[in-house]
Order: sequence, then structure tokens, then C-alpha cells
Amino acid sequence: MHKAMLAKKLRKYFVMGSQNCSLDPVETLKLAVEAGITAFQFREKGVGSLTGEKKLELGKKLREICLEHNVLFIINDDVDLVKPLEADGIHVGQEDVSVNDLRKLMPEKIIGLSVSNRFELEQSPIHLVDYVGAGPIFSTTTKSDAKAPVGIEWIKAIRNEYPSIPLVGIGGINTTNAGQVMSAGADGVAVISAITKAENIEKAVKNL
Ligand SMILES: Cc1ncc(COP(=O)(O)OP(=O)(O)O)c(N)n1
Ligand SMILES: Cc1ncsc1CCOP(=O)(O)O
Ligand SMILES: [Mg+2]
Repeated sequence: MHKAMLAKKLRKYFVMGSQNCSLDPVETLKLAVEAGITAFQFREKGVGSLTGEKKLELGKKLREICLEHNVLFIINDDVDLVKPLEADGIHVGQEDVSVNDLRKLMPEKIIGLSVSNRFELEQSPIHLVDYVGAGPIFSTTTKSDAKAPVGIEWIKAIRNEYPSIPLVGIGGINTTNAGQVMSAGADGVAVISAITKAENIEKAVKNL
């Protein structure tokens, strides 16, 4: 996929696993896609998350929903799920499987990489990734091992150095502050709780 097209597809990027949902995750994703999310990341991770066969089964259902609505389907961390779920790509962080290995393993898939600070940016093979996830932008309680919030200045800094890389902000982003992230130069916002904890998912997605 061309950079410009990917950037467009990352505009409203919903990240979620069953552990984040109070409703059924399948129903949650259905509401979110119907309201207009453009990308989805299956992040089945942390306390209360599914593993093994149950994770795979849920992944299949979520994948199907994305396929029906032409929503990008990205797997978080789990390289072994990319093939069975026919995912569009994978998102990894600095402590996950290396981008160099991933690129060799799956030359055609979308690879997203988290970059939280200057050291990580300088250490990362940005030329091998399709998009960057920058954050946490604001403070978040959703990810227990999240790094310190970096603010929208971090979006501006990455955009300044990489004018055309598809870029999303993540961490503590909601309907009130999403505009700031976009104005700083992001192509999209990646959110968990702004959707999973919303009283009205349709309204939340639309307001983003
Ligand atoms: C779009 C996006 N950006 C950043 C992250 C965080 O990835 P990572 O640092 O590997 O942390 P985990 O999500 O694996 O806990 C992300 N998932 N998505
Ligand atoms: C996965 C992830 N990576 C950095 S912050 C974060 C959690 C985002 O969750 P929320 O949108 O609820 O702050
Ligand atoms: Mg990770």
C-alpha cells in the first residue's frame, strides 16, 4: 500500500482486546466499524486476556468484521497470528520481535513500530517500517507498562524529521484532545479506552 493511502487508513485507529471491553468484543468492534473506524489492531494482551485457541477464535471473528467493512486489520506483537488471521500487518514495540527480522519474514505486510523517545527513534530502522506509533502522548492507565507521556511535541519532532512517514499518536487520546494530535502532524489517532469505555461508541468514534 502506498504511504499516502496507508496514512489515510490510519486516521481512526481502534486498538482493542477482550480485556478492554465491558461489552462483548465482537459487538464492540461491530459498533466501532459501523461508526467509521478506519483501522483496527487486535491487542489481546494483559490481565484477563485470552490465549491459545480462544485468542485465535476471537481473532477470526474480529478479522471477518474488518474484512466486511474494508477496515485495516493489524495484529499486536503476535507474529504467529499474522498468517492464520490473514492480517494486513503487525504492530511491534521496541522490546518485541525486531523489525529487521519481521521485514524478512513478511516483506509484503504492513509493519508498525512504536517510538517513544529520541533514543528509540535514532536506534530504529525507520526505513523498514510502514508507519510509526508515537506515544504515549498523554497519560494513560490502559497500558500498565506505558512509558512517560511525551506530549504532542513528540509528534511534531517525528513529523519534522520524517515528513512523509505515516504517523499515529497513541496514549490518553480522546474526543477532546484528538484534534491537538492531528494538528501537530499526525495522520491518525490510535485509541483504546476512548472507544471501549465510551457510553456511546458510535458518538465517540464520530467525535474523534
Ligand atoms: C499504534 C500503536 N502504537 C503503539 C503501540 C504500543 O506498542 P508496544 O510499545 O509494543 O506496547 P504493546 O501495545 O505491545 O503493549 C501500539 N500497540 N499501537
Ligand atoms: C497500547 C498503548 N501504547 C502506548 S499507550 C497505549 C495504551 C492506549 O490506551 P488508551 O487509548 O486507553 O490510553
Ligand atoms: Mg508490543
